[in-house]
Amino acid sequence: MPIIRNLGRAASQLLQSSGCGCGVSLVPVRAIGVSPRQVASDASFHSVTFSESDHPRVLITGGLGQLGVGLAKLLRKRFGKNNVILSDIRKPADNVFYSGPFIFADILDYKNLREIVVNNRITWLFHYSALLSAVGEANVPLARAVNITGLHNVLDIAAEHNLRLFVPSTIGAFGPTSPRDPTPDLCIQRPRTIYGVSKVHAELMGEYYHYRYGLDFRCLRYPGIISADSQPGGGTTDYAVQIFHDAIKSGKFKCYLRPDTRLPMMYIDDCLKATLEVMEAPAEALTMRTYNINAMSFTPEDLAQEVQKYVPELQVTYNVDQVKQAIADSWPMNFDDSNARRDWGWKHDYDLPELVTTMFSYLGSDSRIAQAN
Ligand SMILES: NC(=O)C1=CN([C@@H]2O[C@H](COP(=O)(O)OP(=O)(O)OC[C@H]3O[C@@H](n4cnc5c(N)ncnc54)[C@H](O)[C@@H]3O)[C@@H](O)[C@H]2O)C=CC1
Ligand SMILES: CC(=O)[C@H](N)C(=O)O
Repeated sequence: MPIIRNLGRAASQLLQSSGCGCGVSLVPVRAIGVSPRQVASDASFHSVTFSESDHPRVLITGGLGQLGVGLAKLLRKRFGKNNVILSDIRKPADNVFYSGPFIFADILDYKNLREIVVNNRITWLFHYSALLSAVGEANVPLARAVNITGLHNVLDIAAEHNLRLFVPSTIGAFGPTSPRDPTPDLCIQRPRTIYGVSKVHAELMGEYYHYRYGLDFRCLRYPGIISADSQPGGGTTDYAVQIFHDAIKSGKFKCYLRPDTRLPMMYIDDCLKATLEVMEAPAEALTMRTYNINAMSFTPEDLAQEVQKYVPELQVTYNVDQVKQAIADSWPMNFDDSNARRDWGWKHDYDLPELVTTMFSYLGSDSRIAQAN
């Protein structure tokens, strides 16, 4: 297939080019009973010996989505394979299951979650479970349960067991009355989606638990994240991943947003790097507990033009989805992340050209492998 051959060549050419710091006063404790349920006793990670002062013991919730597997890979490189437990309510693919500890964890099951934290001596928790913007609008009761009730469970367990807690927020935590170009850290936040409302709630609850109970809560507002080896889970920014797959597969892409819809975006490696960096930042460096992070900002038209440098035959048509368009029109066009850059040295590596080169380098070689088999 000529498209794929060109991709590999073009891509390789372009490629050359702790401390909490806050005394815990009172911890919100729910009715605590003895939990009879045990984590599988033959799980390999129970037998691991490690020095607690060396490495955190990490749990990732909602880890089988677009971002969790990549995060686990990064954290395992840093802290050791067996110190990072991936969890979700879905069944992991073989390669994920055999790459390190995996466990079932439903964040709506408070006792089960607490038991996992205790039995595995968890010290850091990355809370990734969520329903994203588009799927959240399609099922508001479930989004409310997972994104709000689930968060309450996680917050209480984190406070009770003195965990360092990371909860991602999003550009979706802003709304039509927020300044959109650029959007600063502190401004009006009146989102119009259940996803956005739940994320503002998460930011405020996490900060409240920090000041009230000394919880070491850390939060980054992510832009739309673009990745090659994982699929997005039902957001408004998903088009920016799909265009690469469709360009390679069929040379045709139908976009559900208007060509001029500008949104902040980021390559997954930058997103995960920022997540680790903010978790490792000394508490005294953090003047805030919730930071915007930014890398690039583009429209579907900008992205299509960049993709067409690799796939000149790509045909892009627009068939606007009113729900997703209304969401995108209420979100930031550009993100001001100067506080993150100042406080803990945030710096992105990927702008639009590097992002597109990297995506095609990854997907192009993948397609060639698939073809050869
Ligand atoms: N991917 C993106 O562009 C962005 C993501 N974020 C945030 O980052 C986090 C991770 O995002 P993605 O990986 O893209 O999400 P995703 O939608 O791909 O994955 C979410 C995961 O949560 C799991 N989940 C659902 N209900 C659950 C429950 N009751 N208990 C445990 N797990 C449950 C799902 O099975 C799924 O694997 C989310 O909190 C999201 O809001 C923020 C901004 C941008
Ligand atoms: C930006 C996000 O939070 C997510 N990708 C979505 O589009 O819902």
